[in-house]
Amino acid sequence: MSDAAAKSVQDERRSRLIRNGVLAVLALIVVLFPLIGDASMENTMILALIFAIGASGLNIITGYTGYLSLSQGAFLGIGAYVAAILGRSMPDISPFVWMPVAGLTAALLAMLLGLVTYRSRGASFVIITIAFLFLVQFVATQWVPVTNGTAGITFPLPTWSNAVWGNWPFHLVLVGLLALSILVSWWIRRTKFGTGLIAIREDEGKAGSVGINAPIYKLLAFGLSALFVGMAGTVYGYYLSFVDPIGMFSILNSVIIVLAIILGGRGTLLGPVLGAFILVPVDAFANNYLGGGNIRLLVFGGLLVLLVVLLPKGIIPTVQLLLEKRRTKGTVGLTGSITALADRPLPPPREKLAPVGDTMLLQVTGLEKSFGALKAVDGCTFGVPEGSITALIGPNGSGKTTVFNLISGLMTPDAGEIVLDGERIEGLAPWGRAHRGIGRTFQMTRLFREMTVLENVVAPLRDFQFRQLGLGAVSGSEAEKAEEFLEFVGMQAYRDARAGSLSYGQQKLVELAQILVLDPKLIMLDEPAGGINPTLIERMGGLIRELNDQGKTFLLVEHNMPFVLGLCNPVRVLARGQVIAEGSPAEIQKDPLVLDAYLGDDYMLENRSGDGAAAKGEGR
Ligand SMILES: Nc1ncnc2c1ncn2[C@@H]1O[C@H](COP(=O)(O)OP(=O)(O)OP(=O)(O)O)[C@@H](O)[C@H]1O
Repeated sequence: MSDAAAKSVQDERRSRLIRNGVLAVLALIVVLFPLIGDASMENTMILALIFAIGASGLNIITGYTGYLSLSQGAFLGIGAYVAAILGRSMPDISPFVWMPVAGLTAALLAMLLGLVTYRSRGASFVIITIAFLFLVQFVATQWVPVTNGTAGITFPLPTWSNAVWGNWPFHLVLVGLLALSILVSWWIRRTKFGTGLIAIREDEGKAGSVGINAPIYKLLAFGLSALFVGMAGTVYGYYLSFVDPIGMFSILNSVIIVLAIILGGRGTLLGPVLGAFILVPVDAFANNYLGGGNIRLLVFGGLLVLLVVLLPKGIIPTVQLLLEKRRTKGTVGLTGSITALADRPLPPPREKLAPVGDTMLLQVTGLEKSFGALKAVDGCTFGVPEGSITALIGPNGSGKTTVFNLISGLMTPDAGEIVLDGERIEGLAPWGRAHRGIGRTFQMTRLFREMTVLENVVAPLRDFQFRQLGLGAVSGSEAEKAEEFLEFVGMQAYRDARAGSLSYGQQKLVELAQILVLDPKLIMLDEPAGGINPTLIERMGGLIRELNDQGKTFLLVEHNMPFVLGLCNPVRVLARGQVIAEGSPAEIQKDPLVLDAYLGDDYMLENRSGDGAAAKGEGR
């Protein structure tokens, strides 16, 4: 190890030690806080713990999964109500006993909300979560026989001596819940479950296409995000000794929790907790010294605006970035490094293209897709022979990408059949098709930008099993394969780089490695040579040839004619959503229909070397 590298490892170890030391001291202060003996500060600490549990839970669905929810306050209230209702009929039992029931009820209702909002995202999702909060408040107000309506329910008095124990039991139970909640978040982030959630946040469509079963992931995330806040709700109600619909389902509770996440740092482990520990004292201050009521709304509204403008990433990510900059003094990164592909010899060009077999790995029949009045795909029928590199070419707007989307499941066909290896797949979800052997790349690369290159390549899943959720994110045979495929595409040196920091060409290579992890039967590449330099185009062709020699079947959409004609056989030509010609490159180049519909002037320009038989006008 060089001196510089050894120093960097030492620096990193030292800063980790300092960070852990600071965290241990802060944790100790929180645990022993009631020793301070100030009732008002103790009260603020208890509320801070409750909101920190809420924020840490919400971080799973908002920070990791990317769904901004304003219903977290509802689950706090639901937890309080469950304990209050059960406690009313069994007053001799300590309300603490109801915590697991409250947590599970909140988790189940959160999953129900997840089910209802399955297809919504962005603003519509936020609105539904607000509606859910008001709906729960409405039920609590109207369902009088159970909830006692607006009159609320009183909790039994604590069973311990207040003079001796004070608020210690509340405090310690909440500290335990917060510790559990942080532990679960930490565990999630290290598992395939966590990687799947982040993939959904980054690009849900893409996540499906690499085999991630988004609905199940999201349902579990919804459930887990409400579990601990539901339990904390019981403590909240017991601590306040009273629940009513107005106080328990105030939207301000949800707003504080969301703000805590934004302030501390979305998707970080401790950011939401830090945010809650800052905001709750601010709220207490606004309440005690600024007159409370609407002033609180002003304070939080103003804070939100300031945060978005000044600290869009939140405190922890901003501090991390500053520390990283200071530590590395801008010397980190691989900018300008070439991919290791440059050192590898190119496989020899093929003297003649491989002959086409009779067995079709993929058969598309009568595929149709309309967008309003536009029929983008209109009775498209073609096959991809097993072991071939088949090209799908056609003028801009002829429907190639739409056909790709229909085959990979990102769009549902209006009519038609798609058969992969003897099985009809047009009714399957994208992840189902990925599990059956379809791997695709996108015209504009769609890597998970906030993940590292390695995390991107291990994210794909070849099947779905519940036990796989708990496995380490970068572990098992996928991790080994990922390293192997990164080596194959020459991107091993970039394994720890953030995918969003790569050049476009590099992203294309990583996207290829990513789908190879699926061990697909059919590899579909949308413009693999588009937008990259000529050397990389040659290398990309080499990689495709190498994989094809190993038995992989390809379907390519590509505009670069020399690339297509030198690599692919057969070629299918699409125009106005229909296949108008099929055959070997030599046949296609002579087909008058094709020359008329597509090749024309472009082909003349791209085929300057003159080795093709086609020329504009030939066959007309
Ligand atoms: N989501 C969509 N909504 C509405 N129209 C769409 C949508 N996707 C594609 N289209 C339209 O369908 C037609 C076919 O588009 P598609 O992207 O499949 O063509 P393409 O052959 O891949 O084009 P290019 O070579 O330029 O990528 C175009 O007219 C396009 O505008």
